[in-house]
Amino acid sequence: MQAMRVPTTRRYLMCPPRFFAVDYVINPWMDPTQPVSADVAVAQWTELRDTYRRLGHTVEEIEPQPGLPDMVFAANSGTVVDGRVLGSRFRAPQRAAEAEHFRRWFVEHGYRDITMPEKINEAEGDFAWTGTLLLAGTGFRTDPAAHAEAQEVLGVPVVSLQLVDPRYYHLDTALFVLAEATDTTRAQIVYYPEAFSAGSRRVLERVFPDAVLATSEDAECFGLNGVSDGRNVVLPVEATRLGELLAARGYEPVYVDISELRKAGGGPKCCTLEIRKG
Ligand SMILES: CN(C)C(=N)NCCC[C@H](N)C(=O)O
Repeated sequence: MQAMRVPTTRRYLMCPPRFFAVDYVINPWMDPTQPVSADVAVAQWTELRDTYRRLGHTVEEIEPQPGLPDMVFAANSGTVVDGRVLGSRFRAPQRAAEAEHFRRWFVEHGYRDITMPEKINEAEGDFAWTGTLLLAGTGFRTDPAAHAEAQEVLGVPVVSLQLVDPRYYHLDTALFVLAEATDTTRAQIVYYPEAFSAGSRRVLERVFPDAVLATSEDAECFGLNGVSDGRNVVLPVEATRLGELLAARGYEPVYVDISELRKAGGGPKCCTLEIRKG
């Protein structure tokens, strides 16, 4: 019999892409010669925000800043577990200033336990919370030493995973958590195995023997950049194969068009920083 999937309400922080552009190249998806529209990006982002609200989630907004075209990708600017905030430190100088804007937002909104990392740390781009473990990607952006730093700051066990395909340069392009659980073995995840080293694949198979395995078709349309509340799974509109697979497991796919944001190498999850208050 199909498991009953139970959603839990979430709190997200998002940044409207009013200054969105593709002016530089820091991942293989970015091509500054292609036309990009900030208006289209704002319309798609607004639909994503409203989708979360329709699903009953709280969305807070941070003010975008001129000269920071990637600031829409809020997931790269903080990892929050039990109300503890670990900020970010970007690898690319073009994004470095985003970290301070987000730090200030947390201060101004009453968060007292905020740590800015010493190591390169692109936050939820490379960190995924399962309810008991912090899965942590490295290989392209986040420094492996940031994994130990996150464990120390957040006080949660970290499992390091090695990414090997430059198209899937952040963990959140290759894996996401479908359902958190307080029992490690019960958390549900979906991932694209080819994005990981052989050793990391063995780790994932061992810890998550029931994981949903995605294909290259799912990964190429940023299907692994989904956002799940335990039942509703927000996916790019092209990710129908993955959506059907998840529906057969009792999840509810909810599709959004993020094609404009994909030109900068981002999808729904990249736009969505989850605030876990604890
Ligand atoms: C889904 N991903 C990878 C994210 N978590 N963030 C998108 C960042 C895009 C930005 N141009 C960059 O390359 O940093």
